[in-house]
Amino acid sequence: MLLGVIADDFTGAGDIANTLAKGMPDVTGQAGGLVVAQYMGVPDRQADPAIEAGVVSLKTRSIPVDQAVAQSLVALKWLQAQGCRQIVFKYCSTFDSTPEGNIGPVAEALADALGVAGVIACPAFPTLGRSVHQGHLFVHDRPLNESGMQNHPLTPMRDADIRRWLGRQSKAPVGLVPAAVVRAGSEAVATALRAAAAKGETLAIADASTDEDLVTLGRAAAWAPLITGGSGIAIGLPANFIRAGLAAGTATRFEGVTGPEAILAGSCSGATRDQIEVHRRDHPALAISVDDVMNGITTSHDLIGFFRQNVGKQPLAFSSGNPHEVAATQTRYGREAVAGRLDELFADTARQLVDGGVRRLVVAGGETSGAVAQALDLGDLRIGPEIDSGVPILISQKRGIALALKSGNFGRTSFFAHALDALSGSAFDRRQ
Ligand SMILES: Nc1ncnc2c1ncn2[C@@H]1O[C@H](COP(=O)(O)OP(=O)(O)O)[C@@H](O)[C@H]1O
Ligand SMILES: O=C(O)[C@@H](O)C(=O)COP(=O)(O)O
Repeated sequence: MLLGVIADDFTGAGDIANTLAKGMPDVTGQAGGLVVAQYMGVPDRQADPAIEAGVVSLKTRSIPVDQAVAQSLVALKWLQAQGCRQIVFKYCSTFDSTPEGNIGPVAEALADALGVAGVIACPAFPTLGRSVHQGHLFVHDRPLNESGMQNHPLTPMRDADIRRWLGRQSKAPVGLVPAAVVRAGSEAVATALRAAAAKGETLAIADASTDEDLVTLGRAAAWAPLITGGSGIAIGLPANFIRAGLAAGTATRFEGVTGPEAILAGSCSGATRDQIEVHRRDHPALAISVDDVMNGITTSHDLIGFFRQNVGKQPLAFSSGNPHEVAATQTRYGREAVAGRLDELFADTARQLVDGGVRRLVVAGGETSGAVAQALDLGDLRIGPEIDSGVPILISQKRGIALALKSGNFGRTSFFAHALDALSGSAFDRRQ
């Protein structure tokens, strides 16, 4: 294995696995991507030697800092044992974190373990409108704290100055590689990162607003032991390995999976709520009352009944609420208690669905997807074609199922129906 990724949630893991598998021939001039596997947690076995990039999916974005650090270091050890020359710490393109962490503490712990400083931190994902200017993160034309992310149920983002935000989470000062340096090319970036390290800056926010900027950063960090960022930071990385003759693109085919289907949504993000509204117009949809879940009135048994009655009709069960509803529910029961009970509900439901024959499963929400995937004993996942930007088809050969794990804010408005069609799709061609 050449490249190892430690991802702080499961949808984010799929997002970067997709980027690595796809490669970016148009901007790198180098065809193809890497042969990628996504692992559910840290595997207890050696990786298949054919795998060039391994993505370890953790669920560390919203857990206590010390646990996030400890789990990330275990993942690092495993990836090093597989021979990885480069490690990417993948976090959210909207920098989802609290003032305490977990991005800063995990990134600094990985940097300490690898003995490096002047490490790139860049969440930019231009395809989906996430760009970094002078250390400030924008979502399209809005600063992060006005993008809707200020209302996130677990990690409300109330400061667009991510250099300052990361500084609150970090022991060392945080540096900046501004756009002017990035535009000057990869040598200039490498020089700036060396200067950051010399100043004692373990991490340095790098500006990026185009894929070309990300390729420049990827070139600058070609042989860096550690890089951190959103999936965009991986755009230029496959080309480094292919150019050096260490990896070669290989074609794989995805034949599609047929059989019963289900859609579960626990994301309260704007895009997911729009997708729910569109889907429920002409498909069966079950709105889960969080009060009923918290009071033991609604259980997985009710959800299973709903899905059984609606096989073949693309049924959707969702807990998602608007910011006002989320705030009211959290005030009544507590943020962690609600998230924990909903995670449990979705995980139990998914386990029974797959045991009962569901073969195509779509899940919306990073935490929700993490809970579901951990419950399913999926084995290693192979990466199929991209359904929508940042969301690949994931194939579990062990369970004979295909999944779409959708980040809250990703996907077209008709995503749910589109994803189920893609999972059952006719053959796709992909270089992997
Ligand atoms: N109606 C609701 N009220 C409060 N919290 C909710 C509600 N529905 C879902 N949640 C919780 O909100 C969180 C959404 O996070 P996540 O699944 O990561 O979605 P996203 O990808 O949009 O961030 C989860 O912890 C989920 O359990
Ligand atoms: O980087 C991104 O935006 C995604 O890969 C991601 O991590 C999204 O997280 P969720 O919105 O919690 O799914």
